[in-house]
Amino acid sequence: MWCKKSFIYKFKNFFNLTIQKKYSVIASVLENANIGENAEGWVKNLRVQKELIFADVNDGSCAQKLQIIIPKELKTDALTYGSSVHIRGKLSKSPRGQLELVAENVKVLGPCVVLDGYPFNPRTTHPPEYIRQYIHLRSRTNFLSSILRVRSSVTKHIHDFYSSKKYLNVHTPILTSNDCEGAGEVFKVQPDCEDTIKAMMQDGKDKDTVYFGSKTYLTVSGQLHLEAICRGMGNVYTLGPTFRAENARSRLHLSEFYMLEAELAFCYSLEQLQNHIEELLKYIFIETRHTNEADLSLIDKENSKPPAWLQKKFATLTYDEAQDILKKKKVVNTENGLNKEQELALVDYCNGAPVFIVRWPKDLKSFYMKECQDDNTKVEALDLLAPITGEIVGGSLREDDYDRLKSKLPSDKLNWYLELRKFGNIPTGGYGLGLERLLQTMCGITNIKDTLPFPRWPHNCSM
Ligand SMILES: NC(=O)C[C@H](N)C(=O)O
Repeated sequence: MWCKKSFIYKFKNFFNLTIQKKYSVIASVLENANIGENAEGWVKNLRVQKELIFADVNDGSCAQKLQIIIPKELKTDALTYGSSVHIRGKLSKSPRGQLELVAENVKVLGPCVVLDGYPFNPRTTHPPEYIRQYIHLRSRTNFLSSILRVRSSVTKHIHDFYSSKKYLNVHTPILTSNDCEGAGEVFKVQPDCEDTIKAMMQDGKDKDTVYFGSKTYLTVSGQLHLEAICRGMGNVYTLGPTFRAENARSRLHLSEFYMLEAELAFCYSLEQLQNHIEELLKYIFIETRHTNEADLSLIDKENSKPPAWLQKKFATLTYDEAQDILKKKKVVNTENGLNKEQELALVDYCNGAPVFIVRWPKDLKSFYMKECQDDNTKVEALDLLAPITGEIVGGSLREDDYDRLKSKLPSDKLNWYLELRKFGNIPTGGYGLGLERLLQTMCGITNIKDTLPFPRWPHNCSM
């Protein structure tokens, strides 16, 4: 008996073993490993017995490890936990039906001298805050590698979702002269090259504007650019880095994060926008459970079951209703809007399920949001609140009345944005979804700094 070619192909990339022969193996075993005679990867665990050594090797492509049986005579001192290895051997089935590789040759490619300061060991479950101290070595841990695999899959599912709906994927600029949200939390960009500055200063510019002719920032949102494309080509989305110069070091803030933003053409109601966001979120959750089940459980055992809310429709509360609920629950706030405690209290009120908060007071939201027709103190805005993070999505219908938008425009520099309403304008609505917060909610990750390989936050950008 031997495996069908298509079957081998399907699992080829699960584990980086070279396929040289066809073996009779059980399907459930093959699901987590490829077949072959050569294994390359890192030793995740080593158990030395009288005659044999058992090494669990992982190559980073999946959560599962391949057990390697090493006859004692092949052991070298360099073969330790954490070392990288190339092993040649014969695949066989263990008495428990698991695929394992019986080594014939063991080559240690990169020794790992544990006593020389290697911070991880296989007998300890290191807490995330400990692992975070070793940003450059974090990908050696099961915890972070599972998260990075989930992140990679989520990105793929996002693109699949929009692609199936024929949305155009565009790259909005990172350098921009607008502060879309108007909150002033921007990073300024200037050249740091004496020759360029000297040459360009002769034009009589100041340092801030010498290069582009106007103050330039790292983008806080691609929305305004997306709106420009949407008004010429229909549905669009972008997934890219965004930057916020907030002095925030909380478990929910980063100076650089990835935001998924979409703009829906011919969007006439907030409900239309809400249905689309709900469909997107459920799609990503369900697909990721299929592709990364083992990773999700490894990150947090609680993830072994899908969240009950995946089967239900998300609740919707108006901002005023939400305030009434919070008053009754005595979760009050001295500032305007909702603080984190209140957001999470509202999720709790909805039995731990995501909930839309709609129809926000105009003065709490940005200039581009459409006024509610029946109440000009409110705008057609939504926040989606989710477990663990609170706000995960922010969106709105866009103001499409030229004069009203003109009266609210924060700066002449946005005249181009106003002009979009002049030529073949259409009603649109859009949203931004924080990728890292989505991962927090999906995986049960308390600290946002554990959702990406190289987090940036105040005083932390040293590599
Ligand atoms: N595209 C969006 O609607 C996101 C919004 N500009 C924000 O940054 O929250």
